[in-house]
Amino acid sequence: MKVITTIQELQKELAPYYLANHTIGLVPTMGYLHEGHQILAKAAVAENDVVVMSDFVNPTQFGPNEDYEAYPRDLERDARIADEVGVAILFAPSVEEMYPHQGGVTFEAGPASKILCGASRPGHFNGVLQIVTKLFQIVRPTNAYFGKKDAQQLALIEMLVRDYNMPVTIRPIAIVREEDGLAKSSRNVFLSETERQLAPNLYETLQVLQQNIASFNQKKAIEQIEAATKGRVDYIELLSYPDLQPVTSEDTQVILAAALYYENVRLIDNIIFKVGE
Ligand SMILES: Nc1ncnc2c1ncn2[C@@H]1O[C@H](COP(=O)(O)OP(=O)(O)OP(=O)(O)O)[C@@H](O)[C@H]1O
Ligand SMILES: CC(C)(CO)[C@@H](O)C(=O)[O-]
Ligand code: BAL
Repeated sequence: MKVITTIQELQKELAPYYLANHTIGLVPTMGYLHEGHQILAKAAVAENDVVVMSDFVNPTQFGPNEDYEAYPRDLERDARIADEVGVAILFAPSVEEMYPHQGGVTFEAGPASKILCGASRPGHFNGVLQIVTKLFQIVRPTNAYFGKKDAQQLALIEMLVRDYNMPVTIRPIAIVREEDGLAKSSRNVFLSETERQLAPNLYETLQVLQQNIASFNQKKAIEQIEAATKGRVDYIELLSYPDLQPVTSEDTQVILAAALYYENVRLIDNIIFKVGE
């Protein structure tokens, strides 16, 4: 596997694949790889002639008081893991390489970017759509892989590709969990020991709420989650998926999505399901 840090070098490496009309899989990540990223990469390896994984903590999707500086990073370890699962190129550019110009064109995502995570992270999804668009332009992938853990991100990327006619197929991948149900996340390392023991109760409570979805009540749901996790709920919402609208009787697929604050970390989780199942 090659670790590449410049766009020019990356495109030189990919040139033979473009010429031969080979399929290119892209797995965008912010690094500090775990099994969730590995599953994305394995799916990409199974479905494409060559796989590029990007490893870049994107500053434009972090707010001024968020954890950009503290976000865990370990490129050497990432390179080992990516190599093991069959990634051909790990693209790990610097911030200067990705953003050499200031004050140019940026994105303003629509209303679906301002709810859920977007409400507590203003501008977050503008930054996500900006970097994902740049990666699509740079790599020109046939298929791009995203986890359902970040379900709002996935829905917005689907909208981006649809609204801008981008020639890429988005491949959504199911949430990978720890044995106790906690969704794998690079940020789980910020949980204290007690928080780590309580955090799986988020998913457990979501499952209970799903089972009683006909009587879903947001205020009660917040109380239930906070009692079970000892965290502070940022949001718990029931919406249609993937359009992220209030649920109507016609919606079959819905998302029950939550975000939870602990002392040094904010966790997200969700269940996407069909009403009546
Ligand atoms: N547990 C998981 N299951 C499936 N996909 C995941 C999981 N965790 C992350 N991903 C996916 O991996 C890709 C890269 O995510 P990212 O590098 O932000 O990792 P992360 O663990 O989600 O980080 P964090 O939770 O700290 O934001 C995204 O498409 C994300 O949805
Ligand atoms: C898609 C992404 C790599 C863009 O920085 C990031 O938001 C992530 O890791 O989910
Ligand atoms: N996985 C989403 C990236 C972020 O939290 O910024």
